[in-house]
Amino acid sequence: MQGKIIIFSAPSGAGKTTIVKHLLQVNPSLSFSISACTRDKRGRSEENGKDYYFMTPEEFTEKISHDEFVEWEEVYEGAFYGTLKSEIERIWNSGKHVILDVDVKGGLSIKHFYKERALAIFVKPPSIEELANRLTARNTDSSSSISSRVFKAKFEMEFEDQFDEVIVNDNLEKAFAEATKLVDEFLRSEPAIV
Ligand SMILES: Nc1ncnc2c1ncn2[C@@H]1O[C@H](COP(=O)(O)OP(=O)(O)OP(=O)(O)O)[C@@H](O)[C@H]1O
Ligand SMILES: Nc1nc2c(ncn2[C@@H]2O[C@H](COP(=O)(O)O)[C@@H](O)[C@H]2O)c(=O)[nH]1
Repeated sequence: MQGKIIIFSAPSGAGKTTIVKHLLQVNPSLSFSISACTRDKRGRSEENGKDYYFMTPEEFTEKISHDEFVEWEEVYEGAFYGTLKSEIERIWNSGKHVILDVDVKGGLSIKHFYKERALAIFVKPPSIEELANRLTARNTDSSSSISSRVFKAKFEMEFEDQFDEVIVNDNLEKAFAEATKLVDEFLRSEPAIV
């Protein structure tokens, strides 16, 4: 089997993590690509090697210099996130397809890198107001972090046309159904010649 890669990108708070977690539950052929990042762990709710590979900025920079990332971005000021080539290979070598959620620029970079082997899905919030409400209700970020995520979202919404597919996440059950259908169809399609 040739492994494929499913990319979910969206402004923060649009619901990509929620959709990806659902897909991982219903489709055992998928495995989540754990990103590297330099932000602090969120208390006891996050684990190194499960949610992220948490790194110092020095460790992250060293990996950049050794060309170990498919892509990396300074997603928020001072917080670097990146997709490791070794992580993608680890999953493909285990016989599974990769699924990941990354920011909008990162998602387009991964699509560009893996081309036909990748499906890039943009998750669109019903509105910027609803996005801000969801981030506030999630209660994981400070008000200044929420403000910068909402500010960035307005810019990121301009990139939806560059993705293979767009899912409007106004209703979670509908979004789950659309995502499941798109992913199943893509995984069933002829393997790309690379
Ligand atoms: N359709 C929906 N209606 C209402 N709430 C939703 C919906 N989809 C997701 N949520 C909620 O909105 C919040 C943000 O969702 P989620 O964490 O999945 O977003 P995200 O795009 O992954 O954000 P980030 O990029 O910051 O990780 C969560 O609390 C989630 O439960
Ligand atoms: N470009 C990349 N973006 C990534 C990667 N891993 C996660 N992310 C995105 O960062 C933000 C913030 O996440 P949070 O856990 O601090 O809330 C979110 O939009 C993620 O999708 C990556 O490897 N590359």
